[in-house]
Amino acid sequence: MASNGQTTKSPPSPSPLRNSKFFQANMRILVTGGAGFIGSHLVDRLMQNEKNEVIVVDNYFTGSKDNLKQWIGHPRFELIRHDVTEPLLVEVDQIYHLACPASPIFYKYNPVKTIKTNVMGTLNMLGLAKRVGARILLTSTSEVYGDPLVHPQEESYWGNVNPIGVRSCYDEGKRVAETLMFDYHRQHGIEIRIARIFNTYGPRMNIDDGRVVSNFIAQAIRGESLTVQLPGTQTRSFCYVSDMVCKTRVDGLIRLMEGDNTGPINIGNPGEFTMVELAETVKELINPNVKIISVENTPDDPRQRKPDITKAKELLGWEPKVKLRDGVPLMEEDFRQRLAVPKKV
Ligand SMILES: O=C(O)[C@H]1O[C@H](OP(=O)(O)OP(=O)(O)OC[C@H]2O[C@@H](n3ccc(=O)[nH]c3=O)[C@H](O)[C@@H]2O)[C@H](O)[C@@H](O)[C@@H]1O
Repeated sequence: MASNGQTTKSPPSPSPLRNSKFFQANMRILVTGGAGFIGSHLVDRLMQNEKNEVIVVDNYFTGSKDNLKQWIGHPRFELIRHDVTEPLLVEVDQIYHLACPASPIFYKYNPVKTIKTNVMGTLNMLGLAKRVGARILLTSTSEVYGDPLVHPQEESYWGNVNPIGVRSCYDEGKRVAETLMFDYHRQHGIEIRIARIFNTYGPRMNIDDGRVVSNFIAQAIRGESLTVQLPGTQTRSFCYVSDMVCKTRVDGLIRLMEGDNTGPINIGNPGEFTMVELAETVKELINPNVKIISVENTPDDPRQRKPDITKAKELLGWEPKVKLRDGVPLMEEDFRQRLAVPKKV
């Protein structure tokens, strides 16, 4: 019985071979979107366990092989160019389903493709989970709360989302993905886990990703003005992606997968900042000579966002450790290396 107490079905059985002793000790794990920013950090963490075999699928729309270069050729690692909107047949025990462009400029670039990725991609992965008896974790998003009228956002809040706006392909897409997860769970007994990830930053973000932390850091390093989108008072809560410095989000995902709770569970850092405060912090830490300028915003930009992480703390024993002021310099180092702009001493 799952934690929400609603299922009457037991999960489908894995094949007899997967039930054998040898295979039970050795997990085959599929990571969709594993060449992306969060996906590749998750792969690093999963590969540290010698009992794991990791299969990554990615279509490289925003992900990159470069993020996985340390694993290519490793006997426990496999990389497949595949688009999750097409069915996939592989024998696995667990599925981490991350595949979807996550930066607003990329997910709005081809909105029909984005919603197909969320709906058909999730259906295909649930179909796979059903066929092989795998447990599946969906990385959903704080965007399911839309422009929230409740603050901070608890998992029980149903959200305030525009169903026909320019962000809908992503936020409504993820909401349908969550619905599909629960319907497969109730109807077919699939073992599901849902993480609602809040704004994340850190090494391996695309330099021109378009999201605010990567934009500000790249701008500060290049000596360009920091572009605060109006009004600048909108808030976000930023979580540092790290499996090296201390236990943060990626660890949260693994704990969720391994635990008994279906979720949804918020995974994020509750430290809340306005975009002006973020720009001032980046300016102070990276380049005090740059200007901060105001630019036009895009429609439906959420005005405030901050996770309530009580559930993550209580159910997963997880909470973030890296403060914004400590995370920004770590990300700066990675960006300076990739942009080939060393820090002046
Ligand atoms: O992490 C999340 O919870 C979600 O947040 C992001 O959406 P958003 O919060 O809008 O991310 P950004 O594009 O980084 O924008 C954050 C804020 O910074 C502002 N911004 C953005 C870019 C910029 O150059 N300047 C700037 O002020 C935006 O107007 C917005 O208010 C992405 O949509 C999702 O990947 C993700 O699921």
